[in-house]
Amino acid sequence: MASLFQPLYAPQRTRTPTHTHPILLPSRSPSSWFPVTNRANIAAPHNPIKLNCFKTKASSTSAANMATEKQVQVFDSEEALSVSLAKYTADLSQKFTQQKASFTVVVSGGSLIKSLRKLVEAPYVDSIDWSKWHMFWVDERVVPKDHPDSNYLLAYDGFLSKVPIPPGNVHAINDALSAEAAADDYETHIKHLVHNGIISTSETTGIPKFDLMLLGMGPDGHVASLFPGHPLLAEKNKWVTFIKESPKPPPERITFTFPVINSSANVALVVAGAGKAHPVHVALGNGQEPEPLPVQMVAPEGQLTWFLDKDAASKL
Ligand SMILES: O=C1O[C@H](COP(=O)(O)O)[C@@H](O)[C@H](O)[C@H]1O
Repeated sequence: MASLFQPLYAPQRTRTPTHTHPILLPSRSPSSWFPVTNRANIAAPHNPIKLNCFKTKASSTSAANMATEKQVQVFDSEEALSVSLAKYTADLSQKFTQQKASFTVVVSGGSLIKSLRKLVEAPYVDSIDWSKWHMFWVDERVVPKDHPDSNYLLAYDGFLSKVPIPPGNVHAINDALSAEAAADDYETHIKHLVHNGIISTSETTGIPKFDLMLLGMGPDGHVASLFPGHPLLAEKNKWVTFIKESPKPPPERITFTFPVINSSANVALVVAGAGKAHPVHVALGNGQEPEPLPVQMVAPEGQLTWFLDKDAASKL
């Protein structure tokens, strides 16, 4: 089975990790941090203040996750967001790689990959024990891996080609199968990695518990390939499923389901640009939609951290 998940391109071996222990990273605070359930406490994005975060009941449909710890950070620019996202990811990598043999990281496609650019630059890139990283995709389009719509290709070009993650630790979705078969195949592969102890599981549900999910959000409030109003939002049993009529092209995709997303130890929602201000307003402010947006259903067992630039936060 393992050969099915080999990346199309082997990442270049241009760099050997120089540190398997932490180095001192530059400290840089986001422009503002604020708790999100009390609008009176929301600071203007430009104020360089940091307020305490707190545990709050998220607006999730997940019964399991009654107390997602949620934190919202707003940055003056996408550049500042990218620096903070690199530090956040490097810190989690350090924490998990000190504790266990693997650090399981799930990425989305879209603009998230560009926002990860600082992680593959000094000083972060050299602080990370890449040999323990295992990479997964929260969703993938059913296209060949060298197709411009491929989330794998996007991640390869912007991230994987720049870091020495072992090729066997890159768990791409099989592009030789139909959408339905690829979803089953990926779920089977994940079960295998759970069995081998690479992926942890939730103590309460037994569902895979990834260490970190790095998610983007579409202007319609979709996350992964889970779109507003779609029946897949209610999927409770499958870990990986498929869609053949995605409202955003290409139409055929496979995606993790909310039970898996919401079992995560850490989820970062990374959102930049004024075009996404409305769903951010709905999720974190007083904005209204007739039905909960997919992004509002993200409520992990662990910690949820929003990384917003000031344009995405402009309606808060
Ligand atoms: O189609 C997709 O869109 C979302 C959002 O993309 P963005 O470019 O607006 O950030 C992405 O998170 C998802 O993985 C992708 O398949």
